[in-house]
Amino acid sequence: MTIITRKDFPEYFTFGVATSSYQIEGATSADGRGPSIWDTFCREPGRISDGSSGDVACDHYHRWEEDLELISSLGVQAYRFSVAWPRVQPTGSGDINPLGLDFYERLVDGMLERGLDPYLTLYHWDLPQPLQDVGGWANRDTAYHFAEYARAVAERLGERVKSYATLNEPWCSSILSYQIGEHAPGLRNRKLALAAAHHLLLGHGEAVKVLREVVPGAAIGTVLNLNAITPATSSEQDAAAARFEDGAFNRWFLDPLLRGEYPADVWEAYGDDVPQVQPDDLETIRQPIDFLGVNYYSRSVVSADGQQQRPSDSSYTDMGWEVYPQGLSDLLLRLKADYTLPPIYITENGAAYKDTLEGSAVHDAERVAYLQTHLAEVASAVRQGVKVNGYFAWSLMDNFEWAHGYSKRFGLVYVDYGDQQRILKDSALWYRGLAGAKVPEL
Ligand SMILES: N#[N+]C[C@@H]1[C@@H](O)[C@H](O)[C@@H](O)[C@@H]2O[C@H]12
Repeated sequence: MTIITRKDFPEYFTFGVATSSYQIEGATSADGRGPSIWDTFCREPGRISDGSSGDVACDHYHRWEEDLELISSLGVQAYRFSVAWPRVQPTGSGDINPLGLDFYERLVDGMLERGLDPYLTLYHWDLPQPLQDVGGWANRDTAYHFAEYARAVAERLGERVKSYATLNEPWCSSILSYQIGEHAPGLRNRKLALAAAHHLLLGHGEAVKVLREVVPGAAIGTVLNLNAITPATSSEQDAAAARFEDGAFNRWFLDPLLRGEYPADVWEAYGDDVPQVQPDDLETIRQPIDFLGVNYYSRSVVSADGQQQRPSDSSYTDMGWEVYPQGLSDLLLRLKADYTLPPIYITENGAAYKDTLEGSAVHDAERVAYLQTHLAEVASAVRQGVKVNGYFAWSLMDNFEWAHGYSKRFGLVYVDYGDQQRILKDSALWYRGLAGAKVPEL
């Protein structure tokens, strides 16, 4: 395994850690916060593997100062966090809740006081439930409500926030949530899912226009979960299956955002389920962005029979995902080859493993190896000319892992949910050695 050091990355490269509001904040009824679709989803029997919810999570809403000290101790330059829409606008439209904005203002100012650059995500899945009551993202109006919510956040926080990402992983907020049904609101309707995907993209475009007006000096972009997709064999059938999976998972979002068009091959395959697109929609969606956030975890090995292949010579994380670092450089080089790109940030990369507390230590060697090998691939892609400006480890700390509840630990920091103690894992110590290293004189 190649040993990487700070010298393997450009001087301007940003190292950070990432979280999201519903996964860490808790306090789901505090200070005027309204219900989100995840509060509802968690109460539906069988939806969450351990029957838990984000009601308490990591109690970050009350422990935010301790957590900012923790982040600062890791030597990182930036913190990627998300704003809970239902804290700011409890019904998703109309009245703004000043107490909700007060919390994020305290948080942002606390970051700045500690020399941390705030990287804000406006939407990381916690849609106000009243909007879902009238269709959620399948309702075009939600796109416009989202832009007004973006306005409220940007008007309060301004350019203290260095970077505004509109969405996190719209594929999850639409296909996984409205078609596959594993995430809130847990529907299983492809037509609704494709409408949701379109309105998420439209909301992104509308929000970019608002942010350009309110915070012209901030960096504005969005975050996609992208896979490296490989055919299981060299057969034409498997190659065709891989091309379609790439179209449905990657290009369905990349092409509208970066080219102002949907991929024709997949559009045709979707038949009558395709979304209603109004004449100016794609021009709105393809607003120029200052960065593209890429969340990468693993690759997909695709065969014509639709079965996900699991190469026997690979290792797998606790999520059952293949550890495939090369997929990250393959993906980045593919993006560079196929698209006119803004600078990229790896906005999420990390792994869940079964961590065990040994005294006050967690020796998570597998996670160190995962981070080390994936960061080596980022460095390789940078050497090959891909403009990657930063990397955010997922996640700062163990947290509510959506439908898996608290059964999956992704954190660099172990959370004892019994007493909310935070304990740095070996991976946090390793990451500090890299992220906190003095930038070499070039
Ligand atoms: N699962 N998993 C881990 C991780 C999830 O915890 C994040 O909230 C998402 O943005 C993305 O799916 C990745």
